[in-house]
Amino acid sequence: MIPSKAFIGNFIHLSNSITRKYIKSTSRLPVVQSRRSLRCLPILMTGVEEKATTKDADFDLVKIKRALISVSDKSCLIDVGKALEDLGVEILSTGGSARKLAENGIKVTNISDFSGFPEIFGGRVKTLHPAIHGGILMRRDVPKDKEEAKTYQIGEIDLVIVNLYPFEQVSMESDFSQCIEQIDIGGTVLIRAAAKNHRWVTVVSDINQYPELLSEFSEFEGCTRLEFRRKLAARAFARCASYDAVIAERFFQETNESELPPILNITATLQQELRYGENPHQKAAFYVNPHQKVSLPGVSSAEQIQGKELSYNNIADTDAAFQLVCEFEEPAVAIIKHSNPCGAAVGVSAEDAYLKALSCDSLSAFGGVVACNRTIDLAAAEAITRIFTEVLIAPDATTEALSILSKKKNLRVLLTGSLMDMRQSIPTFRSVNGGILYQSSDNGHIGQDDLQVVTKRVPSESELEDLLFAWRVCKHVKSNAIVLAKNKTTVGVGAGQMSRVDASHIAIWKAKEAAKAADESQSRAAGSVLASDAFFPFEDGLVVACEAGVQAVIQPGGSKRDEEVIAAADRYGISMVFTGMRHFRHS
Ligand SMILES: NC(=O)c1ncn([C@@H]2O[C@H](COP(=O)(O)O)[C@@H](O)[C@H]2O)c1NC=O
Repeated sequence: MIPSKAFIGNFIHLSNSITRKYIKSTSRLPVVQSRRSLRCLPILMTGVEEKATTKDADFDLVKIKRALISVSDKSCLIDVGKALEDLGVEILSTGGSARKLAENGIKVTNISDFSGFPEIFGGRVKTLHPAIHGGILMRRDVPKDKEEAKTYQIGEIDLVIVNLYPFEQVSMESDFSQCIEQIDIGGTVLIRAAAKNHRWVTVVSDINQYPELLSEFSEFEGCTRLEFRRKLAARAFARCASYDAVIAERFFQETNESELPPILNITATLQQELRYGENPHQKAAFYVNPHQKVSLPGVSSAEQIQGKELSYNNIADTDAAFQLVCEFEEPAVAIIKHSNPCGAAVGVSAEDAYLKALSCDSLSAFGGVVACNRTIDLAAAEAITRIFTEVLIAPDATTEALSILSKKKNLRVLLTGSLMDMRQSIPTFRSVNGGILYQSSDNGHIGQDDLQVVTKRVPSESELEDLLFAWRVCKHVKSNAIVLAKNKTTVGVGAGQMSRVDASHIAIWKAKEAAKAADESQSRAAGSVLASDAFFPFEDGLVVACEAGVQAVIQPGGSKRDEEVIAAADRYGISMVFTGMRHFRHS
């Protein structure tokens, strides 16, 4: 019996959203009516030299007569088992999978009965047997293979359904010795064998592929097309590669041989196809590491409560915004435009921090991305929705706040559940033509005790607080970066400039504009503190700031001309502290 559309519909209901996406895409397959009426053709035993042409091969249908099921994640197993049984497929299965199928009334042959060899060594060897792998790997059009199969009584296996031991999950929670038992050997061999022989064999390596399989059966009367098998084979090899990458990473961690992996395997799963990249003519998608996202709360794991799909630029800006606010213990808000903060502040509440952040550059904040490290309450929601905001990301929001936010249909709201630990070291990557730049994340943290006062004047307590605030914000601004701050609020940001003196000029100009917009008589640069992401190579950038009224400066120090720069600071009677740590950010 072919699974009906209604059956597949029910099945889809059981599965998750990714599954739903797949079935949507398969139902869009441009299948012509004549193809539907094709009967499953038996594979001709013609010999290798009589290969089918590519065109013919595209239409090659294989009837599934025997399937091997060996799954660690047994979700939806019964549904697939029933569907196969209804199609008259003989099912072979390993210990636990076989038990579950049999308990649910599905006829199943235990793998040991098929191979004539028991599962041994606590499951370390279950399917590693020529009767199994011969049945998968034999070439159906090579007479010698056929002869050998007859001699050794090897029966063909047309469909392999495997999902692997959950090494990725276990690796996050367990010690090394416990992880070892979770390295799936037999499963990966089954997947690879079936994928290699996809000319005849169909391989399903993820439960999310079940609906596609059933859809294929429904469309092609219990057969699969070569095109379909090849697509699943590609995914099967990708699955094994990703699985092995995680295992290798854990082994490298354990050996502690070097902090740098000799081979870089980056593994990530497609989370979202994006309409386009940074620009409309660029193709784009969002890939995530499903295991890392558990430990790294943020844009990849957040739940989107409302609003349109995130765009490529939204994702980048939302990540930048959330990472910035995670620097602070007190309520903090950052407003990001084009990856740089146009305002950031720490306040007594989410609303207070937002209003302070907004006051830095309310013009640029229009259409920005807002992040907060506190639950969004009613007051914060009311304040945020007063101007157009693209994205809001926060750990949580109250019911009253959500009701206010929901009135802004275009506002995307993301809830992360928790904050990110900015002290942890995470690998980060950037592509260059033909290569990948790898570095650990900038988790450098400077506290009051790390500061070296280098000027005659010592900063006051409140200046010190502002200096550390400005320093933490500065770490999230593109180089060359200058941040002016007052009362733990940015008052001017000079970002991404080719010279430090230009960054100073821009920050000062922004501080003047903010004062003008608020009808204040004096520039906000007066009495502010300044953070510079790297040392001042000359005194010019510092002098510009002193002339504008900056009272205290925080910078790494380490320039050949430090003495000259310190002398300038003393000349203007300001205080200056060195961090001994730089926070360049180029992308
Ligand atoms: N050792 C083997 O020959 C072997 N063959 C299949 N497996 C795995 O065993 C699991 C299923 O086991 P069970 O059906 O007993 O619950 C699957 O995740 C499958 O990938 C094996 N286990 C690990 O390598």
